Amino acid sequence: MSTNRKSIGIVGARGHTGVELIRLIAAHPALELAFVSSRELDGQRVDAHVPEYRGELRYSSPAHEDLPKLGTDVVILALPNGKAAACVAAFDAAGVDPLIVDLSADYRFDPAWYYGLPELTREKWRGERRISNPGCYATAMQLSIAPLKDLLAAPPVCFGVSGYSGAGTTPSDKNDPDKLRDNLMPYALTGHMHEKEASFRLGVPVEFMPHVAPHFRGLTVTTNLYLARPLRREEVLARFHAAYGHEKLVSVTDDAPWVSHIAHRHHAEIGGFALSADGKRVVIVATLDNLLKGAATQAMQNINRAIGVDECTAVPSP
Ligand SMILES: NC(=O)C1=CN([C@@H]2O[C@H](COP(=O)(O)OP(=O)(O)OC[C@H]3O[C@@H](n4cnc5c(N)ncnc54)[C@H](OP(=O)(O)O)[C@@H]3O)[C@@H](O)[C@H]2O)C=CC1
Ligand SMILES: CC(=O)N[C@@H](CCC(=O)OP(=O)(O)O)C(=O)O
Repeated sequence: MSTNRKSIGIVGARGHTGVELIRLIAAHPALELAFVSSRELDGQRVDAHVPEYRGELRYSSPAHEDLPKLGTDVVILALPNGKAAACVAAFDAAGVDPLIVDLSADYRFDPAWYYGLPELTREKWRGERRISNPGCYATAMQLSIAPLKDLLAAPPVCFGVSGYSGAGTTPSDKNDPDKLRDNLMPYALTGHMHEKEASFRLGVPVEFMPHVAPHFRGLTVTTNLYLARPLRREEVLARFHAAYGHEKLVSVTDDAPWVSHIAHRHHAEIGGFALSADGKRVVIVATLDNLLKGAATQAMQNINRAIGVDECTAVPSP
């Protein structure tokens, strides 16, 4: 392994987000993939599953307590919710302190972990070596609401529709193509984790109603916001351009974005900005690829920042 690159490992690399992370790391000039764990693919060549990876690495299945012995500079946890703590505890017990980025919801409310939604929180990073990556819908909701947060007259109401890759690979109704065919499946209509996450992180209550649809990847969040005073459309747009005009991975569009255009792309799109006649209600539409800006790309932004390279290193341009 060349010494000028940081070594990186992925725990839970068989999953949808793990595959995207392998692709991003394979093209990264400052990172070298050192291990990828999967119990199911243990022993198989990585390039047989992710052709973008060129190298000899094979999946492995280390026990949690053996992860610190692998000695990587960076560890990404891409496990289902509730599984990260055992890995984190293994590093703590061994006194080994790599940069850890957790994709699950497990540390999103933990003040000891930096919450990495770069466009909204990058100024708050204080060199933490533990980074909690935001949820996919929670990213879209926060990006949609933050520029108008000071003007809210009521909790924003967010209608979300995700492709079924959002439900991971463990079989369930929400990732069963037969049950999803010609269907739109509502779930967790109050109290979804991302409702709590967006409310907690924005500091205002947010109401969220998720649905899963028959497409594979990409999500839409349509947000209804009641405003405390009337705004003109140009004023709303000016706020979004001021917030995101300089951002490579957030595009502000005039029209409402379509989810079919965002699959496989690394940025979020925010548009629509439909105002009611009295100017006190605005509807905003955000799309992003749940596996990219909603997960792997956002993790890469966070890792890049933490290892001291440009935040968009190895992230293809929108
Ligand atoms: N999918 C999405 O759109 C998004 C997902 N996330 C979060 O990212 C994380 C990963 O998601 P995703 O890639 O979709 O998940 P998947 O279900 O697709 O993959 C999970 C991975 O974890 C491994 N795994 C499963 N159960 C266990 C276990 N009990 N112990 C150890 N390893 C296990 C699986 O491999 P194996 O069984 O072979 O070991 C697999 O590699 C989740 O926490 C999810 O909530 C965040 C944002 C968006
Ligand atoms: C369609 C679907 O099921 N989507 C997932 C969100 C995926 C995600 O961001 O997950 P975490 O917050 O768990 O990391 C869900 O609603 O739970």
